[in-house]
Amino acid sequence: MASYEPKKNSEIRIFESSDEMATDLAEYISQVSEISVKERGYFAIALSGGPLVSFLRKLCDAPYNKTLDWSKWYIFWSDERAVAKNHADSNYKLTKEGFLSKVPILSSHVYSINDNATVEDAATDYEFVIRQLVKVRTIGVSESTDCPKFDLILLGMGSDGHVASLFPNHQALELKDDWVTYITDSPQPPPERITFTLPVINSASNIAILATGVDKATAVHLAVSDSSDGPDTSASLPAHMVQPTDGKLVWFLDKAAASSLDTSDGAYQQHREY
Ligand SMILES: O=C(O)[C@H](O)[C@@H](O)[C@H](O)[C@H](O)COP(=O)(O)O
Repeated sequence: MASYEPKKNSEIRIFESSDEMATDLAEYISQVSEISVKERGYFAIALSGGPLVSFLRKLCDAPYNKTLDWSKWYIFWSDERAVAKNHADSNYKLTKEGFLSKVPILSSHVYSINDNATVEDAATDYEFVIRQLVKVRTIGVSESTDCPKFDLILLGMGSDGHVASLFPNHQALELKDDWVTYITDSPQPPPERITFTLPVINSASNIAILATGVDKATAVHLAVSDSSDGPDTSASLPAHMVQPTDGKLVWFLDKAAASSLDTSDGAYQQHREY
């Protein structure tokens, strides 16, 4: 793995293989969870759908299945598709089958999004649930933004640069006060989705964005570039708007997704290679 620190509070990790990436991701999540449990007594993690879930596979194996304090884990979703929980498109179903059914997380700690309401009501309900858990500090709170401060938010990224269900140039990107919102016009099916807003994503203690494949190379390149260098591509590239307020952002990339990054001439400060 090669690791770079392009700017303060962010790091880029580049992997030779998907196996190496899954191994490092498991170690990263394990470390973040241990720190959170030690500092707060809880580990509140928000997941997304897509290929990301399969990258959690190493957490289901030794040593993590035995060493992690699973009873302190609380699971949330940064986005969900408005389909029934047993539908093939459900992020909940994907996560349940690929991860939750394989580790001893308490089912009462799994906060899935209501699939039995309109998207609007499901978004309102989910924000309410999060507000209750912030009140009792199962989820932390950001002193700078008053938003929930998830210990970790894991995101995938589409080749268009979307993260969670925040798509390029969508008005949902502009929301400042809502924590959870809904869209009915997703450019990718299904059209109706529920999603965290940017203020919530950016208030997290830790954010990890996973991207694999050459189709992500341009979006990755633009997302990690400093916007002061050129035209502001922000709204057309939601991943570029992921900028932690007080936390840390780590990119997990395979070589193909990193192939447009100029990592050779000191553009990024490399601090570790093994
Ligand atoms: O929102 C969705 O419908 C997608 O599932 C999406 O969130 C996915 O995670 C990314 O598009 C990355 O997926 P790929 O790496 O397969 O492009």
